[in-house]
Amino acid sequence: MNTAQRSQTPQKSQTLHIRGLRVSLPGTARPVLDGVDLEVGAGQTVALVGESGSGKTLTSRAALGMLPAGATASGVVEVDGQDVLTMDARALRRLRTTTAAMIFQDPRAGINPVRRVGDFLTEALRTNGAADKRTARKRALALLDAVGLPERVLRQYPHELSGGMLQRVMIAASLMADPVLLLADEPTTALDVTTQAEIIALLRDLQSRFGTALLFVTHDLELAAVIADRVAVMYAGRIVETGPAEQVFADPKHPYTAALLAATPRLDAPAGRLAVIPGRVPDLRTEIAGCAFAGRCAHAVDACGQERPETAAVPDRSQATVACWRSSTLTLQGGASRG
Ligand SMILES: Nc1ncnc2c1ncn2[C@@H]1O[C@H](COP(=O)(O)OP(=O)(O)OP(=O)(O)O)[C@@H](O)[C@H]1O
Repeated sequence: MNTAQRSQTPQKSQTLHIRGLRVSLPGTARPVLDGVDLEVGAGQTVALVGESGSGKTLTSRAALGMLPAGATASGVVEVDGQDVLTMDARALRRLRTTTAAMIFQDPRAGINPVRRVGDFLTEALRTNGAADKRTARKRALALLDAVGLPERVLRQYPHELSGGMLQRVMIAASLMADPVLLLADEPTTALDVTTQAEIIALLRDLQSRFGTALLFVTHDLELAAVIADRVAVMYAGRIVETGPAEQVFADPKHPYTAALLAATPRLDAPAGRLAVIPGRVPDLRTEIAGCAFAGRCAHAVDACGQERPETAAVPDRSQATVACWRSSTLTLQGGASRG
């Protein structure tokens, strides 16, 4: 681990810097990502939250240059100062094996079932030429230990491990090359609640020990509140609110954030009182003139449906933004006990 080395390096830029990212897919009336701005600072954890279909996965995959076939992209995507959208195949491979790594929802989908865990863990370092067999094995052992797994796992096959153990293996694998950025896309959704909590605690611990920046994609606001320093709320392909997680959850500035908080099931809520946000995320086959949330927003006025709100700084809040015409005049309900 070279955290010390890293901290001596001047921070020229954010670890992940996305500015004005537009991604269009064939057969859609509007871009699926419609001007995304997102920053993840060195060593920071940012939760990217929003309903299904808002574009969270596409945004995190864009950070590794992994866009769907036929997609066209414009804007800026930089990881550790490297321009991802203009990278050739070789540079992209390097980016994905050394600078950044992704942890997926289903660990079984990302691992070859007929290879031993040890080979899986050491493979990338060895084929990269970044380490010889012995060094790679030593690193694999150290990381297995860091994720709380015993040495024997190196000799085991994926089917011999539980889902939680396998997700620990995937987390160890993601750290093998000492990346500056981890992208975790709903990494605990496939796990039971207890294992979920363990994996979240592990990610928090590793993230602070290794100093890796983390973009944590989730639709679960409770999880976001537990893990994140900062939060970015996404709706219909755009970031509508950002800020320190605690402040955003306690005092949301965008009606969509407030609606998400109100719709989040709570342990102390009476059974059956599970709210949902009325309406749906607008279909990609429709164009949107003004604010994409206007049709579902309890606070919308005529102007909201006509002109798209600019992203503006939230007064008196550190590095916080909101894209809502009405935010300065609204008092919204937060989730005070969260975070
Ligand atoms: N390969 C693809 N081809 C066509 N449409 C796609 C493709 N990938 C994503 N989309 C569409 O892009 C939109 C955003 O998808 P994305 O998976 O990024 O959303 P999400 O916020 O991560 O949702 P979820 O939580 O369900 O994963 C959705 O409407 C989805 O149907």
